[in-house]
Amino acid sequence: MTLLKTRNLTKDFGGLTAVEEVDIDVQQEELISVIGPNGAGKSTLINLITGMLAPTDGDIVYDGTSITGLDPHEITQLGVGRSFQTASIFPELSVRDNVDIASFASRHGEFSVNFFRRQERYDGVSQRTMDALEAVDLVEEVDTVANSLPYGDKRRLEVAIGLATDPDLIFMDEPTAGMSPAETNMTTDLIEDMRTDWGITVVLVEHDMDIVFEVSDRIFVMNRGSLIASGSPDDIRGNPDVQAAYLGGDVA
Ligand SMILES: Nc1ncnc2c1ncn2[C@@H]1O[C@H](COP(=O)(O)OP(=O)(O)OP(=O)(O)O)[C@@H](O)[C@H]1O
Repeated sequence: MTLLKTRNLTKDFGGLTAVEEVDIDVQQEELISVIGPNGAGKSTLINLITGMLAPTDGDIVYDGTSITGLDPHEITQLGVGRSFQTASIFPELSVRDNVDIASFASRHGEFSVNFFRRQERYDGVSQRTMDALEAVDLVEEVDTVANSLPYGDKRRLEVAIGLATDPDLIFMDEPTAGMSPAETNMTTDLIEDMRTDWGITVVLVEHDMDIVFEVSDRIFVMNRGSLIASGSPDDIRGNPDVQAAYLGGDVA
């Protein structure tokens, strides 16, 4: 079943077209990687789909319904999560509170100032928080202030925040960037578990080609705003357009 599709999706920034007439289809429980050189439009594509940016043109359909123009929190509530670099973390709050906010948002809409007083009334929020922290192995840091976590733990907290919104589809932006080899292995395993154990469809933006070729069912390749290739890791590895986009170098 097609869970997500874009048609003619386009974003202009003044004179620059960052995403140009992109058509993608993502099937339920697929693990997709989006790759491309710096400035190819990968982040802009994800920001359009998750409602952080409004498209100049085109349509985005999630689970059969157009989500074009919806606010980010409305898209989250439909089951689209994101795990993005530290922007999503509240540095002065504890690990638990950071994940509780995401758990809460998935069920009850926008975060409110009364959140911390009301949260006890909602069954399941604490449980979801602990499930998400267990998945990324951060349970022991539950009372730690987020800002004082080491870098790798912060990255794992972002993943927990993404998971806590209870997504059917999750976008992950370079989840292993800056991680140690051990943390990278753990995160790669977690990404695969999300799909196989939890049934989550995963769209990964990733520069590390070893990870991309190891985990992906299909790879979407962008260059200068356009989707220039899509296919299995084997298709992409041998694709001359892809090699040209990477300045003639081998992709793997
Ligand atoms: N808010 C913005 N205003 C103007 N131009 C932007 C904006 N965001 C992105 N761009 C431009 O759009 C193009 C695509 O950027 P984008 O960040 O989507 O690429 P990317 O593939 O994610 O790159 P990277 O791998 O370096 O993160 C770039 O030329 C970038 O400078």
